[in-house]
Parts: sequence; C-alpha cells; structure tokens
Amino acid sequence: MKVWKMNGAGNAFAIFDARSTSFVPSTDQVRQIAKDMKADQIVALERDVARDVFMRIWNADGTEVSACGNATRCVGKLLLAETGKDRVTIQTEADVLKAFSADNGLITVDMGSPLMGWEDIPLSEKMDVRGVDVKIGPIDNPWLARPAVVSMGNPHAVFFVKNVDDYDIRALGPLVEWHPTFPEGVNVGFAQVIDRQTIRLRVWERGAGLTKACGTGACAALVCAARAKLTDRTAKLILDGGELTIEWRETDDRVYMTGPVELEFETEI
Ligand SMILES: N[C@@H](CCC[C@H](N)C(=O)O)C(=O)O
Repeated sequence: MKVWKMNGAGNAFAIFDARSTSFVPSTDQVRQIAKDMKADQIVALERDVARDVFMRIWNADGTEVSACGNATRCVGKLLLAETGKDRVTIQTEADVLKAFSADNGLITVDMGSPLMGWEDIPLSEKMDVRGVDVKIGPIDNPWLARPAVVSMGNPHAVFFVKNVDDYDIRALGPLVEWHPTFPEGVNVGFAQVIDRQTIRLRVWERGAGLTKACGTGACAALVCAARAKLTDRTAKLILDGGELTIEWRETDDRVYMTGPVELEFETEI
C-alpha cells in the first residue's frame, strides 16, 4: 500500500492508499501512526462508485471525523496529478468536494456551503450562533465570552480577539473543545482581524490540538468574520504554517479555499 506524508500550509497528514487494499486501523493504531509519522490527521483513500475517491479521516487521537479542508487539498493534488483531469471530486462523510489547480502550484477546494443552524453545528441548545455563551478565562475578558460558531462539515467556534499572541491557546483550547455547549466537541479558532482582507488565525483542533493550520478553521473564521461584517467575503488567512485565501462566494454561498500543498515523502508498507 502506498503512503504519502503531506502537509497543507503545515497541517500534517499521513495518507494511505486503500483503493485496492483494505485499511481499517483501530483507534490505537491511528494514534500510533499519527505519533510515528508526526501527523495531525490520518487519511484513507477508498474507491467510490460515483466520485474520484472516498476520503476517510481520523484525528490524531483516533476519532473518525467528517471533514478536513487541508487534507482535501492534499488529496486533490495527488488525484489531479494521477488522473490528468482539470478537477476531481472527493466524497467525504460530510459532502462532495471539488478540487482544482490554482496559479503558482496552489490547490483550491470548493468546501461547500457553511451551515449556520444551531442544530447543524451542533450546539446543546438553541443559541445565537453569532456569539454563544461559553465564558472561559477571566470573566472580565469580553473577548473570551462569546465565540461565533459555524459548521464547515465539522464544528467550529471562533473567538475574535484583539491580539492572538496574547492568548495561551494550549491552555484555553481544551477548555472549549469539550465544553458542554458542544455535544460533539468543537474546533477552536482564535482570530485577529488585521484589516478587511486579512485575518491572523491560530486553531486548537478537536482531537489534534494546536496545529500549524486548519483549513475548515480558516473557512469558519472568514465566514464568521464576514457574517459579522468585520471583513469582506474574501480574505487572506495567516496561519502559523502558511497562508490560505478564503472566498465565501455571494453568488452560490460556497466557500473556496486556496493554498499550498507539499509532498514530504512517499513510501510503501
Ligand atoms: N485539519 C483539518 C480539520 C481536521 C478535523 C478536525 N480536527 C475536527 O475534529 O473536526 C482541516 O484542515 O480542516
């Protein structure tokens, strides 16, 4: 079986080609692979009758998840090269995603439409998704009281803060990740709006911790920022591992993510 070690803007993946050999790792095996290969997520490519591939995703803690934006761009890069097509379709548990090449070797993925209903995220009860009540950290810090929430096929909470570097994300992230407001847990973004076209973002990922980049997290931050009229509908997201351009298109409500992808090495097991 072929295995690729790749990253998308620093978000690290071990991708297993399970199209002709079955790959059904146990939770412990996923954890071990993630540790050995220094991966934030493990991905299996499986055959799909209608799409170019079915993509199964596990977080480093062994939990299976339905969406991963940066891994979708990595898989897109592999399949575009392999098939010679202009665009490829990737089936995930959450949606059918399309990937295509952009300028300068970058890869774009159409991530579909954001879901805004409280049941879609999901939240434990009906709340205003523009600012849910979580109150972590010192109570007099208004920045940590009400994150905006959205689903990009997976749940995201985004705190808009004055300066991202003022926050200890390794300490705060876990407090929100399994807060009772989020029955399925949540990915936790800390976003600093620099100007209407630029956001600095760090993400504590559910099941993976602080990563160098989170694709769905970047989409979520842009959608929440544009929904609150803090930014335009297209912005550059500056993450620890690189930059992503996110466009939330007005015409079709879909979110397009463009950014770098790197093949670190490939091997066979
Ligand atoms: N790295 C990802 C997101 C992976 C899944 C996430 N941790 C979750 O539990 O939903 C991305 O690039 O989107």
